[in-house]
Amino acid sequence: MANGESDVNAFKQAIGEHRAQIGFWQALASPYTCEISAGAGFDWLLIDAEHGPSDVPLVLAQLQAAGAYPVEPVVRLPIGDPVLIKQYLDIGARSLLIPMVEDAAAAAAMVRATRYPPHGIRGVGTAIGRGSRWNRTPGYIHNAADDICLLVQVESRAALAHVDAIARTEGVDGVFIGPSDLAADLGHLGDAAHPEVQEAIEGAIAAIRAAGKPVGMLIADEALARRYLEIGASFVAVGTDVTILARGAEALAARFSRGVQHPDNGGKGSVY
Ligand SMILES: O=C(O)C(=O)C[C@H](O)[C@@H](O)CO
Repeated sequence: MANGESDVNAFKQAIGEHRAQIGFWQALASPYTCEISAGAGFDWLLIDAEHGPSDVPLVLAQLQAAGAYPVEPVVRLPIGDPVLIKQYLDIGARSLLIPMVEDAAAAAAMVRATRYPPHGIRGVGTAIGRGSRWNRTPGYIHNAADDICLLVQVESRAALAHVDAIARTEGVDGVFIGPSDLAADLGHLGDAAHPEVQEAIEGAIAAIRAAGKPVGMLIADEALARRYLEIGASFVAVGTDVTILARGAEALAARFSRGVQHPDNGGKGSVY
C-alpha cells in the first residue's frame, strides 16, 4: 500500500528499533526526480524545504510522486513553525525534520505542533487535508500522532549542550545531527571532517542513543556514513540529488573536454 494510505509508518517503526534506514536527499524540488529517487531502493527520501527551493505546493507534488513507492518521504521544514507544521501535515507529510532545535522546550513545542488538542495545538482541517485523505482514513483525527514521525536537528553548540534533554523529550522520535551547520558553529565552516567536529558528532550520537532515541545524519562520504551506522546512527542519508547531477555532469563533460565532432562539420569524428 502506498505511503500515507492509512498504512503504518514503517520508517518510524524501523528507526524506533534502531534498524538502519538509508536515505537520499531531494533538493532539486522536482516531482519528476523525486519519483526517480523513490524507485531507486532507498528507505527514505528527505524533501528539503529548508535549503532547497521546495515550498508547500512543490512538496505536495513530490509527496504525490513518491506516494506509490515503498519509501518514506521525510519533509524538512525551513523552520520549526507550528503554522508550517500544520500545513505540511495537512498536505500529507507525516515524517518531519525540524532544523535548528536548541533545547528541550523548543523540542516540546514542536511535539505540541504535531498533535491535536488536548495534547497539542495542531489546527483541525482533516476534511480538506490530504493527510487524512480527506477523511477517508478511518480514525485519522484520533490516531494521526501514531504515524507522525517527528525528527529534530541538533546542529549548534547550544543544541549539543542540551542534546540529552532534547533526545529525551516525549514525542521526539529521532534526532538528526547537522554536520555542516555544526561545523560552522564550532568554528570550522565548511570542514565537517575536522577532528573537533567529528568528536562532537560521535559524542552526540552516543548521547542520543543513551537517551534511547535513534540518530540521523546526512553524509555523502561513504566511509563516514558507514562509521556512523557502525557506532549507532540509524537514519543516514548518503547522498543528494543535486550533488549526483552536478558532479556527474561535470565528470561527463570533462571526459569530452575536446568536444564531440558532429556530421555537419564534414563528417569528421564520431556522431551519437
Ligand atoms: O547542517 C547540516 O549539515 C544539515 O543540516 C544538512 C545540510 O542542510 C546540508 O549538508 C545539505 O547539503
